[in-house]
Amino acid sequence: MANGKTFADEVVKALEEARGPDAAAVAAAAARNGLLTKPPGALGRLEDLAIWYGGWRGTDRPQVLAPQVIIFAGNHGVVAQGISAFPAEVTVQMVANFEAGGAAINQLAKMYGAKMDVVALELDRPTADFTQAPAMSADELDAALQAGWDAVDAGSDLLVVGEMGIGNTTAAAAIAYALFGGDAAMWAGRGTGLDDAGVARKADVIERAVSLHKGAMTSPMAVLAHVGGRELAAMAGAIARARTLGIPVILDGYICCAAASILAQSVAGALDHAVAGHKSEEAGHIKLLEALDKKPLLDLGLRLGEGSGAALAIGVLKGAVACHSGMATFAEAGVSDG
Ligand SMILES: O=C(O)c1ccc[n+]([C@@H]2O[C@H](COP(=O)([O-])O)[C@@H](O)[C@H]2O)c1
Ligand SMILES: Cc1cc2nc[nH]c2cc1C
Repeated sequence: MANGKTFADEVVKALEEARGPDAAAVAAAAARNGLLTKPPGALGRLEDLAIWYGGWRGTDRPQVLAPQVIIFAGNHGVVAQGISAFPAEVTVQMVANFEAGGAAINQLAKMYGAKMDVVALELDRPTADFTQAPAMSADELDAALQAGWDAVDAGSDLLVVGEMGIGNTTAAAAIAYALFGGDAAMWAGRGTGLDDAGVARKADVIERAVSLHKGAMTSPMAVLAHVGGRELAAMAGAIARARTLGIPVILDGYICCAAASILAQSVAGALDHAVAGHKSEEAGHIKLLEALDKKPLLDLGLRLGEGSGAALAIGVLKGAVACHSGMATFAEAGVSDG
């Protein structure tokens, strides 16, 4: 770029400047919550969820009318290291399945009235094998961030980002290890179904990659470029864009949360507009959620990706918001409030 500023820099700047939720709407929603026909706190986390959502939408009686699901797909050079139970061609094959309506996420998006977009990111040009070289150049990182940024529909009122990319749990684990430390093995899980020997090989790959690039990974965005992938960068771009638009986000599994971590480690509060949809079976996910200080809404043993766990949580959010905005108050219903 002419002025030396990358799009990655601009994303971080936009996050630094982004407004928080509407404090008056939060206060009004909390006040309304206290008047509704139920014992105080009886709707548990649904109450916090509705107040949070109303704050970001700027109203004490919100509705969820236009959710958007975006699935980003990317291919990974690190598959050459034998770190997935499935071959890389499954990525492009599953993109065709998403487009034909045959994947799990198609059914869930339809079920919850969400529009679904699929963004395939240069599938015929995998990222570099990051045990040998940086996964992406600065320009490649920028292009993927921009693709995510541009994919967000400004007219939507909720965003779910999902992904498809054979090998991407290795990239997610390398990001988590580079950002949060510990040891490589604690971030290496079975992904699509590795056996114990495969998981040990994967941990070694993650260890070698992070030690190779350690000196160059001087910022979270540099971590994303060196050991990330295009669909992870695009998810980060989309989540950041949603933050600038005041669109609440439901986070999905391990890969989505690794992408989101880049933003959280770049700017404090960057994920205030996001909730964790579920806890994935991928071993490192719960540790990543703890590092992000996010409590998952669901725990269903899913390890699919595709935004599937987050899409299921659209139902929970819709339930929370329907109760909050539709219930009668004690005064309206003539119910004694103790
Ligand atoms: O979302 C998760 O937590 C999750 C956990 C395990 C696997 N996946 C999906 O499986 C693929 C990556 O697995 P792998 O073993 O190829 O790294 C990718 O397409 C993800 O959507 C997703
Ligand atoms: C079949 C298949 C579907 C997926 N959806 C997300 N990740 C996936 C990985 C595989 C292997």
